[in-house]
Amino acid sequence: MGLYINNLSFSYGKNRILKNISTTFNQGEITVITGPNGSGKSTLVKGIMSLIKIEKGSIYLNNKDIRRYSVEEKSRILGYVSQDIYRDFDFSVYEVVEMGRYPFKKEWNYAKDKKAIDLALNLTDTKVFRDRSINSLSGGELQRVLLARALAGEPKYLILDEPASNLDIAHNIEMMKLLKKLTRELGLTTIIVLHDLNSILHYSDNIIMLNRGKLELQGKTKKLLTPENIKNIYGISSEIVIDKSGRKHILTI
Ligand SMILES: Nc1ncnc2c1ncn2[C@@H]1O[C@H](COP(=O)(O)OP(=O)(O)OP(=O)(O)O)[C@@H](O)[C@H]1O
Repeated sequence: MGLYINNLSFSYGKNRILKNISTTFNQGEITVITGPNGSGKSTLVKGIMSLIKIEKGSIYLNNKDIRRYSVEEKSRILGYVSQDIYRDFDFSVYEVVEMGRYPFKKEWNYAKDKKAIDLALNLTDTKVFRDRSINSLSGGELQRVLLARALAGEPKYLILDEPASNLDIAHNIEMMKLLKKLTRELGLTTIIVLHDLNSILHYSDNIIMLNRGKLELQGKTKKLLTPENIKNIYGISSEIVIDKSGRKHILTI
């Protein structure tokens, strides 16, 4: 079982975007992929989702090379929330979340499918607009619907590319708490591309820090998210402050 990457490299034309990346993602834990703009985070996630052709190296999912999976086989295991959102068709929210059940279409089971869809709508607080067109939703509402679609497929691995970029503060906190709860309770392997240092500090277990396509740091978030490392990668000064309840926060200066 598990997801691991061995010596992965990838280029767009002559531009080498990912350089010899090797890492492992742990079950029951949240691993955040972070780093400056253009450092290769989305490309790495696209590699895991087989949306780009691996040039060198391998990705193993449950001890099997990801290239040996069929699309359907893989979509039963991996839940993906991407940054690319297509709103070409006028689907309702319910229909979009229902699409999360497509990997199971060969054994269509109305009661089971409905239960998974309803649970996903409830967890993401999107039931109120289940009959609305996705074209009528705000960016933040749509992000929650896309999480609902991924959850409806009951994935073992949850892969999210900046899932909270359009969320207000309350929904941001709610989403991160929900992801942590699901990761722990369902034993998911969760991978999130995320920029916000405090969200990373508060909700992730592990961190992978990319810089210009290279894996600069990887390991436990609490150990690695230090002002020294932040300075090295982003070139900005920061300090850790502790609030009245004893919780740590990163203050950028
Ligand atoms: N389709 C493409 N063709 C050519 N270059 C691309 C393509 N997609 C991405 N790139 C380039 O690859 C590099 C890495 O892009 P990627 O989207 O992985 O970065 P990122 O770390 O996710 O950035 P951000 O934080 O801005 O979302 C960037 O320099 C980007 O311009």
